[in-house]
Amino acid sequence: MSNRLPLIAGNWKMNNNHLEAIALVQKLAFALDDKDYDNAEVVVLPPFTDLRSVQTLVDGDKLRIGYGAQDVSAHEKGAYTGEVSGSMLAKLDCSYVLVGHSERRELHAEDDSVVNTKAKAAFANGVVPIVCVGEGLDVRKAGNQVEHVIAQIDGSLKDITAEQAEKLVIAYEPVWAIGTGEVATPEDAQEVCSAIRTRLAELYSPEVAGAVRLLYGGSVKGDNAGSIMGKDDVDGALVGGASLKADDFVKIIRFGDSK
Ligand SMILES: O=C(CO)COP(=O)(O)O
Repeated sequence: MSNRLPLIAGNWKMNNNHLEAIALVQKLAFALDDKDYDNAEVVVLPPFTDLRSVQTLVDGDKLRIGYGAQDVSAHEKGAYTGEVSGSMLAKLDCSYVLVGHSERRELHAEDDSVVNTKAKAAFANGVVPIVCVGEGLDVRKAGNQVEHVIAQIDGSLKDITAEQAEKLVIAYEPVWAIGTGEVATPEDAQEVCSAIRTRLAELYSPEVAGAVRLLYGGSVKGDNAGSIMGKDDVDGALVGGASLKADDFVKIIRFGDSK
């Protein structure tokens, strides 16, 4: 039994305009009660264009729903067309930001060095990075998932201090499970999350490793969330498709008390 509060984060990806975002967050708030929030930290990660609307709703109705962004610039400010800086996210009271999601790593050529710079940019502005790691099908078939993920951890966390690492969230998202319905088994998730926690203890200390929340992501649904999040080293879920429907997301959130 860990004392880490489970974190259930919904990565909306490129879905929901700012009006749809307001409607979805309102539906979530209506469905959840204090017991749910006591058992799990609930966070939504909408597109950039929705953040101000979500902030206004959360602040106005004093909702116990956190929010954040799906990406952040590696730069503080300047001639970086289309990018959004960590300070801009902080100004919108974003608590978290995804860095290194596989869809960014693959589609925008973001390697561990870029992910590392983005994680530092987030921390520099008081926004907690959710560092995403995970192997492709070829690596999984070769049985090298642990080695692959640990190499991503080493590269993505370079020069991140112990004080920063304690606040960190890491999401293990096997690429072959994202959007495919091919969810990893609880044992798959535990194997890799346990290896990540062991590596964190080597890089920092057992205390720091014990503080970091490790999420699983990849086809998490209401009918598989409980078994995965019940594993010792899995502290929550990073949810894609199932976070777009309030009822589905609430089912997953309620497994947060399976710890
Ligand atoms: O990429 C994901 C969350 O970041 C997972 O997406 P799915 O839950 O749709 O597989």
